[in-house]
Amino acid sequence: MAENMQLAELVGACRWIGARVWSPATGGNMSQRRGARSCYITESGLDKGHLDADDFLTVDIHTGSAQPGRRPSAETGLHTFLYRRFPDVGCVLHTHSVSATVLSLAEQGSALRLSGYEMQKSLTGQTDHREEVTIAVFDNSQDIPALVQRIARHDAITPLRYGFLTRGHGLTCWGRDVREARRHLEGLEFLFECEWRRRLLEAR
Ligand SMILES: CSCCC(=O)C(=O)COP(=O)(O)O
Ligand SMILES: [Zn+2]
Repeated sequence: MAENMQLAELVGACRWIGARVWSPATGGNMSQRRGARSCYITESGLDKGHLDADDFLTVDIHTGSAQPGRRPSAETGLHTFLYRRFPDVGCVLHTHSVSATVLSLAEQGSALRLSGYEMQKSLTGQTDHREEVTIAVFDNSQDIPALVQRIARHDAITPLRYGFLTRGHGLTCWGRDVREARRHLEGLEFLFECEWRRRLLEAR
């Protein structure tokens, strides 16, 4: 299959993310698994809401190497970690929404605990609003290899599920394919928005 055709779903997801203002300016990065060893990922520094298939490059998920002359996302290491860690993950979406940014700063603990929302069921495997969905929150860092190490250490004790937040930065979430990653992103964004509004009301 031509690369452009394989990427059409991911390009569509990037435009949908851009239209919702979840990746303002040049924020965010998006990727899709490409076979056992590599993934497609967005080139660094572009407006992710206005991409076409040529704006993605191929990166080896084990070595991080990309095509010469191209600059993969500065946060490629987070994507490649997830593809190595979860063999069934087929798509990773990283966004900078207002809700994810504000809530990750307001939450001073190491996890956001969501409970009581029917929309928790937008996340694969969640069947009851009374259960708790836990989204890990990591302090932000410009040192991506160090951030990946911290995330990997946390995951070894408390396995990650659906996504994680980086404080004051944004959400990284995933799914088996683009469709599931989109559903998780939309579900989590809805939950984040409800949660910060609830906290705001309760603080009054
Ligand atoms: C204003 S965007 C700051 C960098 C960032 O957090 C991001 O998601 C985009 O980085 P990339 O290298 O993937 O363009
Ligand atoms: Zn980012």
